[in-house]
Amino acid sequence: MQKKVRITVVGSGYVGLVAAACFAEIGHDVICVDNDQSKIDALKGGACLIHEEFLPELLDRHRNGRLQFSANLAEATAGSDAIFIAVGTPQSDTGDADLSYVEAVASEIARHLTHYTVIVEKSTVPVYTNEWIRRTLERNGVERGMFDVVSNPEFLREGTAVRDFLHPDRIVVGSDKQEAADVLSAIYAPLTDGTYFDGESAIPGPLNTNTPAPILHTSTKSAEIIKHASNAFLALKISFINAVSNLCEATDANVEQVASGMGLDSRIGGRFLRPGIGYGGSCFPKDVAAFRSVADALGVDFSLLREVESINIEQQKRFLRKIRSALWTLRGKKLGVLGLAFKGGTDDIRDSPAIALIQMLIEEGCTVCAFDPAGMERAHAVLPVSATMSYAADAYEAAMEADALLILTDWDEFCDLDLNRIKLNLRYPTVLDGRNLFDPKTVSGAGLTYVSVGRPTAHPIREHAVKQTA
Ligand SMILES: NC(=O)c1ccc[n+]([C@@H]2O[C@H](COP(=O)([O-])OP(=O)(O)OC[C@H]3O[C@@H](n4cnc5c(N)ncnc54)[C@H](O)[C@@H]3O)[C@@H](O)[C@H]2O)c1
Ligand SMILES: O=c1ccn([C@@H]2O[C@H](COP(=O)(O)OP(=O)(O)O[C@H]3O[C@H](CO)[C@@H](O)[C@H](O)[C@H]3O)[C@@H](O)[C@H]2O)c(=O)[nH]1
Repeated sequence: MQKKVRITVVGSGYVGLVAAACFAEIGHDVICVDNDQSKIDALKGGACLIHEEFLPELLDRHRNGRLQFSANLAEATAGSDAIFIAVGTPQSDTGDADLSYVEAVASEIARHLTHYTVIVEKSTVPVYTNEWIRRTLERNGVERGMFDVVSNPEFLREGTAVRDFLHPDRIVVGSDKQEAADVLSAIYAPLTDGTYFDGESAIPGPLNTNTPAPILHTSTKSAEIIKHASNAFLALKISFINAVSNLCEATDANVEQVASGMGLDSRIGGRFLRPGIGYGGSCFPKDVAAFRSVADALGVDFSLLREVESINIEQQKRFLRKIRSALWTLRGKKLGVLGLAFKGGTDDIRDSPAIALIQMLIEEGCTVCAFDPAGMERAHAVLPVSATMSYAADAYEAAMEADALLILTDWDEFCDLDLNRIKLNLRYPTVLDGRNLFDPKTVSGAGLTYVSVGRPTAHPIREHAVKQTA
């Protein structure tokens, strides 16, 4: 029979809220704690707070049942067997992870611990953080036998977070104590023994597969490094294909064909080989920087990571140059923009390449009218409506009277756009696609000049721009 574990999740952000809802979904009693009272009030009142597939259903299913919300960590600590720390670890000015939120939570837990509890580090942190959390508790007077600290990094992606959580490629548990590792094994048992998938309302895995997840037990330090190394490796894959895409542009080869040819080699794999305008989001940029910073601090040469970062920055600038080249000059141009979120499927705009590019375009004298299916509300805070920035109700409105349409986020629904309608709305029939969403032949067939990443361009860009300005 399944062992029910009493869990607290500290942090109700993209990771904490998903983890809390999913732990409730697989049968545990969960309290999701946040020190932002307004978030807790909204969650109690039925809000979801983030755009994430399946999350509203899970919250509706478990709210006021197995899932409770609270701003009171003291109370939650008293009634929990395991406390997951899922607060932010943003990048500091030096590139290191800022661990002040984690420290604040560890100190607060220390003040309220009443019985043996497993403290689980779920936030992405540098190696040795577990050790440091342990010392923080001890410094606050908690006896060694009252707790263990475990590393359980999270690998979910925004946009597919619930599925990733319930159907992970692997669950990593870094623990130096068997007793603590056993608590984590019990928590994840419904996913590792597959019993969760027997339920009729279970959220299905990708392609409706329901494969039990492997659980990997490691030391705490290995688990911490697994997380940083995984993100850095995925970022490296993206920077690699972006560098290859530049080579393809220089030779009129096609990066999509090259990526397919590489990806079919099972040692390489086709995922995370999509070229574009560089990776963004709240994870890859900060985690690559933090991993590099750890290596620097330990005197280990990992300059490869600097290359990953600089290719990524250059990729954005390269796309800006492409837009400039297509339009001859940017000053005074009106641009329609599709996409604000850092990737499709989410409302998250943190470190979004789309936002960065829009800011650069406005600085160069463009006016922008943007549309995003979920990211517009958050975007208003960083790109307020002004003489140079406006928002459209849909993609067609964004294209209205624009000198060109830019695609900056890979939303699936952009692939279904009626290109003939887009063409009718545009002042000049030019689409610059930073995410390679379309087959160039289809777009050219609709009478649009189409510029994408790493693929031969149907019409020489400058020649076209000259014709337009003539
Ligand atoms: N976003 C992702 O896709 C993702 C995936 C895997 C891992 N991670 C890692 O997980 C961690 C959390 O990321 P996120 O995107 O969920 O962050 P977030 O900013 O969305 O959420 C953090 C939450 O913690 C709350 N918080 C901060 N201090 C608190 C305190 N003392 N007590 C209670 N609540 C507090 C904040 O109010 C906020 O709601 C980071 O380390 C991140 O790197 C993120
Ligand atoms: O082939 C690709 C894949 C992704 N991206 C970009 O890379 C960024 C990150 O995308 P993705 O990894 O899908 O989203 P995240 O939600 O940031 O997830 C990453 O970061 C999380 C936080 O650590 C980890 O948990 C996940 O495993 C890891 O994939 C986005 O800007 C994407 O557009 C590309 O440019 N090309």
